[in-house]
Amino acid sequence: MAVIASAPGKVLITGGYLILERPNAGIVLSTNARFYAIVKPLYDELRPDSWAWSWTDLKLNSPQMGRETMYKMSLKHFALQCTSSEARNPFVEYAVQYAVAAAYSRCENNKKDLLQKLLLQGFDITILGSNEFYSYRNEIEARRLPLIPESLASLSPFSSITFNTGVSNGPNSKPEVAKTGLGSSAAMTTSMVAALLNYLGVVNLSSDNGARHQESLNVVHIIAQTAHCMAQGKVGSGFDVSSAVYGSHRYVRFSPQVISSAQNAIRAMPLEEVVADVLAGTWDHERTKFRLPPLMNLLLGEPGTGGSSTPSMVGAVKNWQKSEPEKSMETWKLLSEANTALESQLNISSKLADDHWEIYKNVIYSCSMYQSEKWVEQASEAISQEIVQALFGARDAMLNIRSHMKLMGMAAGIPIEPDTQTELLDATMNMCGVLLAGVPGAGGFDAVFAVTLGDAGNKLAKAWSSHNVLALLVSEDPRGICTEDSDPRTKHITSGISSVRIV
Ligand SMILES: Nc1ncnc2c1ncn2[C@@H]1O[C@H](COP(=O)(O)OP(=O)(O)OP(=O)(O)O)[C@@H](O)[C@H]1O
Ligand SMILES: C[C@@](O)(CCOP(=O)(O)O)CC(=O)O
Repeated sequence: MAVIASAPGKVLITGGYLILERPNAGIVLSTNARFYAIVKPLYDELRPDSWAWSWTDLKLNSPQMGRETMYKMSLKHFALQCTSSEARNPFVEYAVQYAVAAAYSRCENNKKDLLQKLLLQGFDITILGSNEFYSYRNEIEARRLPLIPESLASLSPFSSITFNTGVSNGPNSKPEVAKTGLGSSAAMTTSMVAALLNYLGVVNLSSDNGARHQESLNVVHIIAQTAHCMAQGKVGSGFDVSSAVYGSHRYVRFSPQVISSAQNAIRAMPLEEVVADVLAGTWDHERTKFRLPPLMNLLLGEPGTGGSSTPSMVGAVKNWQKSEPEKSMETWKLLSEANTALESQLNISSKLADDHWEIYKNVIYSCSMYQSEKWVEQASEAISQEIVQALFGARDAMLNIRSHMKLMGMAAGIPIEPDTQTELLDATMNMCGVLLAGVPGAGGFDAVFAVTLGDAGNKLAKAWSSHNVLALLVSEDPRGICTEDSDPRTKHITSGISSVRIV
């Protein structure tokens, strides 16, 4: 029986860099872009001599990369040996090793034979990422299609991925694949771990029991987070894995030492024990409920192609912190205040929507038709004035965030908000019904984001097109991990076309 799990991509709207240090928080929105992992047995029947095997087979299909990779996996220490000539995929490899080790470490004695049988049947794994994770500007331009979301919708689902040419190291380097910045590696690792743990009976993601479901999510989170850090060779803040598991929220990072047994003892300690250790560790990350206020929509626009490589940008900011401790501390303090201000203004808007829905709805729709300078005129009495005030509060906070992020980039010698993005974001924030706009996460040349009011997203997509910016088919979707009933490729072909809706 195949198990199919999916996990969403993310947009970090506040907290880039700061979120790397506790107790700074970041707001992460999960999106409709999803990564799918399909896990099934490679062999239906066990061969008669299989009881004596100490290894199993694993086939990894990544159709979008045109790769089919064969591995042998030791059932003693879970080492993977690649037996085909395809490029290796560390995210997938760590996800498999950690998930299988977790299955061993959690398996009750009376179920060990069943687990062994499942493992000996081998794994046939397929991974698929929604088109939204990847940049298709080159294809759209080559096909002479207009730079509008409808052109993206005309691509077949799970299209082939473009590889960046001239990939190098350094702060301005490009990543391996042309990406939009939605966190494909975190969503991929999380969907793989979720599907594998469910397949191996470690978790039950379909459970109706709330507490059991939550416990399953927590186990997936710990294994996916550890595997992702090991594959990346660094311990990031983890907001991307956290949102892939739990959906949109306000996030404060885990203390990095919780995965130290995985980092230090990988050779000395059996993987089963490493996994048991991280599962039993004190995971002190914080998750607080957060969603965009009603009638506010997330929109992403791709101004160029290829994206930026986050790890090298993080390295440059860390070097700057070391070389200019006082100045960097001051910038971080101002940034942290601005991040908190944006969060609280958005929470005030949500509360006003809850308490005064009719007035809120009218004000938001009225403002959606005008540039911000005309918003004050849309508010005649006290509550509507409060609503407009919260909108301005959010805008001002975003302008502060942008200016400090830009200065931080200049000081660290990296393009966090490069001038081309500044021009685009200023123009975007001056358009009708645009609440705010910024560079998500680490910034750079990934897609930019905007939050629009009411139906203003449609107009913004058209305006972006005339600025040579491609609006993506991405919106906020607060859901985290899900199990799926069927292979996403068999879903009706028109589902892509119906998703042209922007807001
Ligand atoms: N469809 C896929 N099949 C196989 N591997 C993939 C697929 N999509 C992404 N990957 C792997 O994930 C890597 C991308 O990870 P990376 O951390 O650079 O980007 P990202 O997670 O999208 O980053 P960001 O958070 O900045 O968006 C690729 O280099 C590739 O190894
Ligand atoms: C710079 C950083 O804070 C955010 C990176 O975000 P993104 O991958 O660019 O969305 C790094 C991290 O949180 O791990």
